[in-house]
Amino acid sequence: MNAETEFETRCGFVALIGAPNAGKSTLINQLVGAKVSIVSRKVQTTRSLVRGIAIEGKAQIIFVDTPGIFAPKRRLDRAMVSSAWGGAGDADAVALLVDARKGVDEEVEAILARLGQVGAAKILVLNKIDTVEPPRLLELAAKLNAELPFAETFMISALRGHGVLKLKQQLAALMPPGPWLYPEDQISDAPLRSLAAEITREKIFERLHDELPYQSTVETELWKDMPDGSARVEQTIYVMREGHKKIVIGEGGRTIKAIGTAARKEIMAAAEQTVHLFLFVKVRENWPDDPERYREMGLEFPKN
Ligand SMILES: Nc1nc2c(ncn2[C@@H]2O[C@H](COP(=O)(O)OP(=O)(O)OP(=O)(O)O)[C@@H](O)[C@H]2O)c(=O)[nH]1
Repeated sequence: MNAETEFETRCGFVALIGAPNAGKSTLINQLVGAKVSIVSRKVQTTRSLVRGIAIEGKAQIIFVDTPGIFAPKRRLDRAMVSSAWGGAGDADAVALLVDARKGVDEEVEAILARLGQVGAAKILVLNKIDTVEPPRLLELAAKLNAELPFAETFMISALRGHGVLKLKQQLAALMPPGPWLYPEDQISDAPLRSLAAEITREKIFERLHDELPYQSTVETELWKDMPDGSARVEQTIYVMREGHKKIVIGEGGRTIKAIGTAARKEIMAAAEQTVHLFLFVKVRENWPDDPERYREMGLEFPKN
């Protein structure tokens, strides 16, 4: 009996690779049909590997949402990049997402060079087709395929959902036969704690777009289920400077209150229980170079 007949189901991993802002989080949310990965206009928001799990027919597709791959400078950035490539190497398929409006730039070139060495099936996905004319799309597809032969090319709008189902069906067909690794109703294996931290981080970004650099992080320090069915959740927002702390707190605590209210609503919806959220702001100047933080984020501490 061969593997094809032994299992009726399929199950595998798809690594989503792309430059920052290519639309990876948006696509994963579309594919999974639920909010599992934060989406932001700010570059480089994805800090940890968040998996979304999609079901298509008899296939379970586990998406690895890789941190944006870009030229790393600081240690934290390098850790993110090596973690992303590690994910690609283990996957059954790699989907390269390219912002069609931006086209091929240095970042995409760098990704192509490394992608050539990855053994998994490679799929090209041109995203944001709602923003460009068809001739440019065809030109871009030809150019990229000339640089690296892709098994298939898709053209989608992750934002509008165009072409997403076809992509999902094709990815499902690429998954190896095997039993499902997750129960059917599970959409993400990101623990609730880290999902809650991502939600709060998103709320900070929404409010403090330009005032706060992305060097801030949120940690869920406590998630305690109470006897009445509610949860007490304590989170610390770490910033790098005293001045940033003032910005996050805002005048008379107004900003942090707004962040907390918005985050609490969304965390409650994700947890399906009443949540009492307590936010703290702390200055931790050197957090991007602290190995402990890497492990918490599921990243490897870079050796060099
Ligand atoms: N017009 C248009 N915008 C899109 C599309 N897909 C994503 N976007 C926008 O592109 C921006 C970046 O999307 P994200 O999903 O956060 O990108 P990402 O690749 O996950 O970004 P990082 O986490 O920084 O690596 C957001 O403003 C999205 O709304 C699309 O199909 N069309």
